[in-house]
Amino acid sequence: MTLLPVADAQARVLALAAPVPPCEVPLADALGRYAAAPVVARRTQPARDLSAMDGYALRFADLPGPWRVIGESAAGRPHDGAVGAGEAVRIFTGAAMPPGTDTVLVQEEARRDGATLHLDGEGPPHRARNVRVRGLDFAQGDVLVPAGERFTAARLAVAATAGVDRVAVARPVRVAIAATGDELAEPGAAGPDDLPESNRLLLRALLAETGAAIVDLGILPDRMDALTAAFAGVEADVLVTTGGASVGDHDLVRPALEAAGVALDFWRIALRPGKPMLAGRRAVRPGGGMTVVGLPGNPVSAFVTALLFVRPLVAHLSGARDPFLHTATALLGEDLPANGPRTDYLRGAVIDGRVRVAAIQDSSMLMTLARSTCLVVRAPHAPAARAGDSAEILMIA
Ligand SMILES: Nc1nc2c(c(=O)[nH]1)N[C@H]1C(S)=C(S)[C@@H](COP(=O)(O)OP(=O)(O)OC[C@H]3O[C@@H](n4cnc5c(N)ncnc54)[C@H](O)[C@@H]3O)O[C@H]1N2
Ligand code: MOO
Repeated sequence: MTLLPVADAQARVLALAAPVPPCEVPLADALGRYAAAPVVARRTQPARDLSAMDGYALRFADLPGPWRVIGESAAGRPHDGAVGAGEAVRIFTGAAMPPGTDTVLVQEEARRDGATLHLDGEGPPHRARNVRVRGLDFAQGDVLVPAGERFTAARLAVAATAGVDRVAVARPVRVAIAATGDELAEPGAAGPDDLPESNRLLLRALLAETGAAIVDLGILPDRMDALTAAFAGVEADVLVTTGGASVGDHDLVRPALEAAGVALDFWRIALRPGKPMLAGRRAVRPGGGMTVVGLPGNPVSAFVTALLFVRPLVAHLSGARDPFLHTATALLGEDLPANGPRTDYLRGAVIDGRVRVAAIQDSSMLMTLARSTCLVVRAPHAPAARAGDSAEILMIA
């Protein structure tokens, strides 16, 4: 059986749905979300020439002085009036350059003798030294955050500096999450033979920064009627299930989704871990509908498929221009064998600039995931690699 390549599966998942409509939010609520419209500067920054240092504002042409100090300019309290030849103004970081001045002499290279100022050092080497000229950072009308880019801490600060207090972002994407499996119980209530359920928390944590609104469907049993009823009743943009996606007698998620009206787009992909993943869509009304992603139950498989498919899908629905993670390169710290037919994501860590992978890669082992800082990506049929070769990695911590 030829399995669907990962990149094709990723493209098909995104093609299942279009971004949700935008809304306006205060800047403080936009972290991690995507600009639905470009953020445009309402002001120029800095609005006028400012000093970058504590010292004296003067004319470069007057060097090497001496000067007569005629006043002071502090941040928020500028000096009144123009400054003439041979004159200087005491100035502080962030204060407006008085008209007529063009350069700042730092106080470490100056000596005051009453109102007289002397050069005491090399002095500024060129005009405009220690001056932040008007518009150095950005100008009114500049696009500060293009549509589709994510609001990071730095971008929020830039928007605030530009006088913007509300921005357009997609409304929160509603993501319903269900774990399936008769062996599962809530962590605090698990008996000796139960397995504490962890995939819902894993998914919730991976989606936390996207601003998604989580609809928790809890733990569903391995029963057709219960699964079908739960899936048919979901109101969300995305339904994510974990477990029951494989071929065992109790793997009922796929038939239950179909019974609940979900049209499957694909099932099983060329990915390790994560082969039994599925995706589909339930159309409820024109323009509406729900995208469904069924993840394997093994916790590491759920993590990898969530990283490669679920988070990018939620980012896409939230208006992201480029929703996928990008790989970096690192040098291998050890030899790796040739890969099989599936793209392999190996848990590893970059130590002293070299990436090392965990010896056992069983997809049930959460501790190896918790210890890892990256996944080493091995293409299908990649030949054996040697220590020192470069490898593609995805940073995960
Ligand atoms: N004969 C075959 N058997 C299996 C195949 C196959 O192709 N042929 N594929 C294997 C692969 S690969 C995977 S991955 C697993 C995935 O199977 P399911 O998606 O049906 O997952 P489950 O059987 O429900 O669970 C697998 C494993 O993970 C534990 N689990 C499930 N959900 C959770 C949860 N929410 N929190 C914590 N742990 C969970 C579950 O107890 C099982 O141990 O199938 C292989 N089999
Ligand atoms: O592909 Mo399964 O997801 O290895 O363990």
